[in-house]
Amino acid sequence: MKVNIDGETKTLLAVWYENGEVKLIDQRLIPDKIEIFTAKNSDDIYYAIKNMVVRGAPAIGVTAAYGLAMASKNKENMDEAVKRIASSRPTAYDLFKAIDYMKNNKFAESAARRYAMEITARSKKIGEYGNELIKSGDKILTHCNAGALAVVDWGTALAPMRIAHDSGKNIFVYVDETRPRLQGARLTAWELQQEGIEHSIIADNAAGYFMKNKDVNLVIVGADRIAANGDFANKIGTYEKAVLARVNNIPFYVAAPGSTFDFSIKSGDEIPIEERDENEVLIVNDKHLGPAESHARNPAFDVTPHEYVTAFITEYGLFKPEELKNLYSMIQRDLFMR
Ligand SMILES: CSC[C@H]1O[C@H](OP(=O)(O)O)[C@H](O)[C@@H]1O
Repeated sequence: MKVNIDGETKTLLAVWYENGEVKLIDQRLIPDKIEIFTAKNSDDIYYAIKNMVVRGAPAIGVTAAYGLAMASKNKENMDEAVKRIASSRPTAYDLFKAIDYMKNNKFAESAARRYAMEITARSKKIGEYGNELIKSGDKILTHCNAGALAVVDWGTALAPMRIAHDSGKNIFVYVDETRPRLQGARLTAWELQQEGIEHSIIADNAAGYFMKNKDVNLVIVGADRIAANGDFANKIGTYEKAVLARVNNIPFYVAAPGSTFDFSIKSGDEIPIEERDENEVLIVNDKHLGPAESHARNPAFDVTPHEYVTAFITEYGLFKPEELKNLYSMIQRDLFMR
């Protein structure tokens, strides 16, 4: 992704592998500053994923792939390295897909590079297919960050918007701020600003207002894990956006690569939902919200039933929930996905 840093345009990736170390844009600091976090072992990789230095399902997978290649090169105990990285976050399926890929390819550096390249190329395909759904003048609502920062480059939900904009379509994006970690206000708004794509940050509670006022033409979100029937987990607050879109007859699309589909589970009931530290909800700008004695609940994801999904945008094309069997056969024939 093209990034303007102190007046200089640089090309940056969310994660890369350099001189046997894993480099990550520290997403906790965006938009205030761009700093690179360097991971030198599997403990650093665990820390980076757990603490959301890097976040977003495909980016977590690529980080795990590079991290395991690095661990193997450093002659770490690989059973322990795999276990440690696999325990970092439970919901994003790409993490486990990447670990299996690296196990099947002897934790080779070349395999990690191929994994990253495949994920990046596939996210661009998602953009190309998703662009076909966007007309000039469309106003699009998105939730959380499913941009280049959540992948390596391009993104999933943001990839169609990038390609539509680059092809000259006039689009506008409503960006849900996405409490509590504000991936929308901080990361998606920053990516769109870097790309020159018009947008407005809105409170999470305002999405229904704009949908009811017929000010949203379509919704595109990312995903962290998609079950065989099309139920999917995504950032907390996605479910209510899907319900609001249905009530207001607005198309609701889910953009995700094949690596996010978990065909081993029948429905969303089987998706593990990460519950994060309550202080992510309670503390804002180092200030405790509400009474000191109050506690908080902090589920990081929710599950949206497949009935609310118009279609999935993948690197294989568009699929309605009832067509996922066709996607499954295409993925089974895809050597990269084996
Ligand atoms: C392209 S996957 C992005 C996906 O991941 C985010 O969760 P988190 O920021 O906690 O890793 C969110 O669910 C996004 O839709």
